[in-house]
Amino acid sequence: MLAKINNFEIDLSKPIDISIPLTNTDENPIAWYIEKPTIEPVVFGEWIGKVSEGKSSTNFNNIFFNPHGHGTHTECLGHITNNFYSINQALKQFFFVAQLITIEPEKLGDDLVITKNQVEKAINAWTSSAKTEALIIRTIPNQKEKKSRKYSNTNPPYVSEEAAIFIRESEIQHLLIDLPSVDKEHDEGKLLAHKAFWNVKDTLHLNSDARLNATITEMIFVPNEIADGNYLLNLQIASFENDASPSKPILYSVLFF
Ligand SMILES: N[C@@H](CC(=O)c1ccccc1NC=O)C(=O)O
Repeated sequence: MLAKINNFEIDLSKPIDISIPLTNTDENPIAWYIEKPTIEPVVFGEWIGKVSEGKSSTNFNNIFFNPHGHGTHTECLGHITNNFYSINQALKQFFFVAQLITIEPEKLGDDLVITKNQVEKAINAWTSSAKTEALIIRTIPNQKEKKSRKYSNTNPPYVSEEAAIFIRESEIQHLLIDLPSVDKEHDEGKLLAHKAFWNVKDTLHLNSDARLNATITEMIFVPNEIADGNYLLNLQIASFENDASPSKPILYSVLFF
C-alpha cells in the first residue's frame, strides 16, 4: 500500500525494522551488568501456563526484562531526573521525518567518540525538502553480532557533549543510536550527552526549557544494506508509564516528488 504524505510517498508494505528482538536466550544483547531476560510460564501448583505441558489451554508467560539493558528502547529525560517523567507522556506522535547517517567513532585515548564534526558532516551530506525530526546514527563497524553483544564493562563508543549540543541545536527531537548509551559507560554519572540533548541543566530541579518531548532510542540495529539518507520513521513504544519502554522503530524509504 502506497501512502502520500506532503511531498513524498512511502510504501507501507516495505517496513525496515531497526529494533532488536527481545528473547530469553543467550542471543539477547545485554548492557549494564544484568543477566539475560527471563520468559517463563506462570505456575499455579500443578497448573503450568504452557500448552505443550498439557495442562493449560493457553501459553501464559511472565516476562522479566530491563528496558535499558536488554535491547531497543526509547527513553525520555525521566531517565536522568530526580522527579518522575514518563516516556508514555513524552512521546505522543509516532511518525517523523528521519535521516540515517553512518559514523565511525574516533579514537580519543581509550575511548571511541562520535564527534560534532562527524555528525555535522554526515547531516550536511544529505539535504531534503522536509525538516529532519529524527536522527538515526549507525556506527561502524556494524556486524550482525551487535544484535547479541554483551556490552557490560566494554567501554562502548559514545556521543560527545558537543555533538549532542549540535544535534539539539539542529532541532532534532528524536535521536536513535545502535549503542547502549549516548554517554560513556563509566562516567561518574556525568551523563553529558543525555543532559545536552535534553537540555537538562539540573537533574534535581528541571529547567523550564528542558526538552520534555525529546527522546533517545538506544540499541537499535540498522542492517548494512540500508543506505544512508532520508526515511519516514514510525517510532512505537509499549505504553509503559516509566522513564523508558521497549520500542519498535520502523523506517520507510521515501520517494520525494
Ligand atoms: N554512565 C553512568 C551509568 C549509566 O549511564 C547507566 C547506568 C545504568 C543504566 C543505564 C545507564 N545509562 C543509559 O543510557 C554512570 O557511570 O553513572
